[in-house]
Amino acid sequence: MDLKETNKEKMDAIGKNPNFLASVKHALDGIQTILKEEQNMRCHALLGIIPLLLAWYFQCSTIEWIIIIFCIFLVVIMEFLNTIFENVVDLVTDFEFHPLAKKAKDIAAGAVLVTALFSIAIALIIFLPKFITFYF
Ligand SMILES: Nc1ncnc2c1ncn2[C@@H]1O[C@H](COP(=O)(O)OP(=O)(O)OP(=O)(O)O)[C@@H](O)[C@H]1O
Repeated sequence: MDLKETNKEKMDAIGKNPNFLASVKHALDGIQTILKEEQNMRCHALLGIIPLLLAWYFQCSTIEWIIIIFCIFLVVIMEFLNTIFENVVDLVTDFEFHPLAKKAKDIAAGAVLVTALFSIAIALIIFLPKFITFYF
């Protein structure tokens, strides 16, 4: 039996999504898992509410709303990618220490941090002038 046939047999054993609805269900399971298992994701999701409330309070323009929502999604998506990397690294290393595993995880975490700092900078650009005009 060649490698291709062996791989096909393994894939058959895992099974493929029979239809679109099954794919959506698995995607929703993924979202549920990350919210349940990743404290950072819950933290980002909660913090994301603050700029939305501020945007509502200061009656932001449509373009400002779009930029704010885009920044929130960017951080959330980076957290998804970070979690994927962490899981794949744990799968490959089987939780054994490896300098490359540390490098990969630290870089993935760095990507989340850079995105979060970028979003904070955008929030300051949008909200700081509004705060100043509103309160002073
Ligand atoms: N297999 C490994 N080999 C070497 N270092 C590792 C390994 N796994 C994790 N580390 C180090 O430990 C840190 C914490 O790893 P862990 O998997 O707990 O991430 P985490 O705390 O869930 O990260 P995050 O806060 O980004 O969600 C990593 O950032 C990395 O520096």
